[in-house]
Amino acid sequence: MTVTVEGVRIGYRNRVVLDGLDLHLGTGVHGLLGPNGAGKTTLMRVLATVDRPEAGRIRLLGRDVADPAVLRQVRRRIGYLPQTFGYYPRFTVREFVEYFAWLKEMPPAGVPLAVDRALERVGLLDRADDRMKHLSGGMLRRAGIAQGIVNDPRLLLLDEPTAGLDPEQRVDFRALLREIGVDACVLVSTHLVEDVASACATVSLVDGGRLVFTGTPDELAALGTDPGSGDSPIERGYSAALRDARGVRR
Ligand SMILES: Nc1ncnc2c1ncn2[C@@H]1O[C@H](COP(=O)(O)OP(=O)(O)OP(=O)(O)O)[C@@H](O)[C@H]1O
Repeated sequence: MTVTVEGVRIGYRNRVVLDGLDLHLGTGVHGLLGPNGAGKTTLMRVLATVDRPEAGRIRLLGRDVADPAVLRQVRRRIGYLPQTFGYYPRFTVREFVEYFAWLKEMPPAGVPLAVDRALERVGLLDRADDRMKHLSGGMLRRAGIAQGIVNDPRLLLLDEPTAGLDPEQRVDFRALLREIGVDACVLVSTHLVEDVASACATVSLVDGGRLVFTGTPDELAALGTDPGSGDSPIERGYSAALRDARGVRR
């Protein structure tokens, strides 16, 4: 397993945000769905090792990241696109991606090629010398994806990566995800169920800081028997899974 999360708990002040969450992910593309405030971004941050849980166990790439020496090694093999990310506005796109290659401690000799390849994969190579502040919202997001993949990560965490992409770019992006997911573990948080339906092998649904469904997109869609609860099978399945989970919790 690339990701093993057991009983992870995290809270802010007196609010519990992840409530004893378990998650197991192997190679492939996995979708992470859930309503606003469900805890998706918090889970991503925990997996990216930027937030530390108060309780529970996390193994990434088969290793326990509680050990600082392991943590440093594992971080080199993680790619992470946060929901909102900062950048130096005067950096060129190439400098932005290079900077992350440096943070990931990539061997310097391989960096120029890796940066160009990452930019090419997100369709930004022709904008490599533009300054970050001159990019459109969708281009910025693609630059963010490029920094996430520059180190050829074993674990790629993408928090709402398709926000701001136009339909054509979304299609290209899903193809890229499928390509990366052949030999890496990719977790994609999204509100767009069509991203999940077309690009993800499995889908995990979080509600109230707990995992309430995990299975294939088809299995999620099969739960949706009420025609009034969504416009597509997977939307109906999503609503049904939430309803069932909330009914059980009451
Ligand atoms: N730094 C913080 N301080 C206090 N509360 C926080 C903090 N970060 C998140 N929360 C709270 O934790 C809960 C889960 O937030 P999180 O961002 O993980 O949800 P999400 O599922 O990603 O939501 P969305 O779909 O809206 O992005 C929310 O109630 C949020 O207000």
